[in-house]
Amino acid sequence: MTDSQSLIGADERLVSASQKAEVLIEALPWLRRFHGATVVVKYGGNAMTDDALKRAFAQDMVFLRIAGLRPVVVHGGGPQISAMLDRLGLAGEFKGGLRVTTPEAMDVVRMVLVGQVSRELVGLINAHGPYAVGISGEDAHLFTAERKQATVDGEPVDVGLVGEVADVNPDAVLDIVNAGRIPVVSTVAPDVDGVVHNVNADTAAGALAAALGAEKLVVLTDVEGLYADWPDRSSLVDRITADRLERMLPDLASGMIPKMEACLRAVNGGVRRAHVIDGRIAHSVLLEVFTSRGIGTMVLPKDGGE
Ligand SMILES: Nc1ncnc2c1ncn2[C@@H]1O[C@H](COP(=O)(O)OP(=O)(O)O)[C@@H](O)[C@H]1O
Ligand SMILES: CC(=O)N[C@@H](CCC(=O)OP(=O)(O)O)C(=O)O
Repeated sequence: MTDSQSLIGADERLVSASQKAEVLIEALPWLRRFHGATVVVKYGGNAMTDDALKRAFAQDMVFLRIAGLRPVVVHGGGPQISAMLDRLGLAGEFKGGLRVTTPEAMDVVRMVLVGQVSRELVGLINAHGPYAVGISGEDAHLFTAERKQATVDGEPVDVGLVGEVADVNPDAVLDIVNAGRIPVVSTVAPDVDGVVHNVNADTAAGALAAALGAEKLVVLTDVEGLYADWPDRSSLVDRITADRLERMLPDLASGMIPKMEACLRAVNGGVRRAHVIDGRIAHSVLLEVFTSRGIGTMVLPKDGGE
């Protein structure tokens, strides 16, 4: 190696070191601002397909916790439920974005969400230390469901054991958070008679974020965020107020409807910011929380919040 080559190498190392330092310093105001803040993170089944991404997600939850935030994970698992229904020869069907849930399908939904997806996420987080505790909407009255109908072409349609969140008792989640641990919530929920219902995970995350008075709701999915003119990729919305989003809601296509309704429920219920971000990017949660530009779509309260 010549002297000039080793000098160039040294220059590059210096530039790279100072870029790394800049990234850390950019995080400083956000670390300060969000210290002690509760952040509800909804991890959608479509963003869970890759093992490396799942491990990165688990690292992010531990990062938030060690950085002094209070992360609460609400997981989905739609594709995983569909795969298991197929394996069992039970045909699945969606109406108005909701899974038609027969009593047999409900057994599978519960088995996959509580027994498979939750266990896997809990295990990935706990590879870093004794942090994650799995909990379902059935535990300690966390969620009480009310039967929900789908809307197809403006008409109500019966979709079986599908629930809306009628009530949230967040005490058990708070017990886990206050013990310094990370709750991992599965969204099956009993109605007042104890009949278990299938609750869309976006819906449950929005309701829980509001009940906890969370600082943020972050919804991970498999697109960059909300597109005003889906599927035109140049129409990504970077921020939107609740009143504008309410006006947009009737024109949205099915996957985005529960997500945007969840964001609205959260910000209308006192959550300061709700975000839909791209779960296909490794460490997307850290990029959202700890960088100045953030990523994806940010939903603000009607008045724009402070
Ligand atoms: N306006 C829109 N902006 C972004 N995505 C949209 C929009 N309308 C419909 N979608 C669809 O919503 C999907 C995300 O919802 P969904 O498939 O339920 O994901 P998840 O499993 O993460 O909950 C996207 O992949 C996209 O196909
Ligand atoms: C009623 C209803 O549709 N429930 C969803 C629950 C899982 C979920 O919401 O998972 P994602 O977040 O991965 O979509 C379902 O059965 O697929």
